[in-house]
Amino acid sequence: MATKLISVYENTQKLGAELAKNLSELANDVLAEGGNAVFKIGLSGGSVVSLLSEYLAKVETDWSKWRFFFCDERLVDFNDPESTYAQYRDKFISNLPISEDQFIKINPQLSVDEAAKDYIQKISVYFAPYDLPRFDALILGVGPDGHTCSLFPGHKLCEETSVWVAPISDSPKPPPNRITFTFPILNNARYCAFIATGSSKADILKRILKDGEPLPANCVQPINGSVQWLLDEAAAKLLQEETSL
Ligand SMILES: O=C1O[C@H](COP(=O)(O)O)[C@@H](O)[C@H](O)[C@H]1O
Repeated sequence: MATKLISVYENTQKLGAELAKNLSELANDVLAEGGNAVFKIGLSGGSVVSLLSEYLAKVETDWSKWRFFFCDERLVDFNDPESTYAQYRDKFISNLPISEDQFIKINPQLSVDEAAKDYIQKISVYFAPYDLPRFDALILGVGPDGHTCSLFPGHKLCEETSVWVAPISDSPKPPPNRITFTFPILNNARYCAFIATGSSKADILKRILKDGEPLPANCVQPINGSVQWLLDEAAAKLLQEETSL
């Protein structure tokens, strides 16, 4: 059963500081195992990129042992501004003592089907053979329709259970061609952090967290892990019984 926590912060500075603290504690815990241990974190695109780039820069950790994966990625060239990797390269890598090699990237030259298969192979190297990957942390966003990763409401990929990473060629949000983690891998993670800031997220957060609508973001419930919703006050304004931190 997933542990679910909703945390509301006065502003994005406090939210960012808390996220950075949580991730550094988790990473340092994983890395304390020694040997070849690496901290495996899945990233999302969209609005979380800037927040992570600003606040993770303050984390004290052995950065050389972090490995960055993509919870979803748009199948476009790395020079295209729609590329999530490109956004991390330009905002995040340039701000932290890390290198491009620490990012496990898709191959945007492949077809969308091949890119998903190729990404499964690339991920597999970091986990025990045949096991469903268990990420240490996943950073997730939520769209105004309740999508997370590239799992959109009503789309057949929400029912996918046989592959960890799936292709999608009809994404309702452009660009249409993407690859995405599916629920089996999301729900096998140790810690999932949803980040939502600003009043434009208020309606969808009410539908998800107050009304309990079965939208994709609400289906992230790690079997043996935790999910934390980190919200600022503007995003949480339609929720009741929230705790301001
Ligand atoms: O297209 C995407 O959208 C979601 C939500 O993005 P946001 O800008 O509304 O926060 C994001 O989590 C996902 O990674 C991305 O591909």
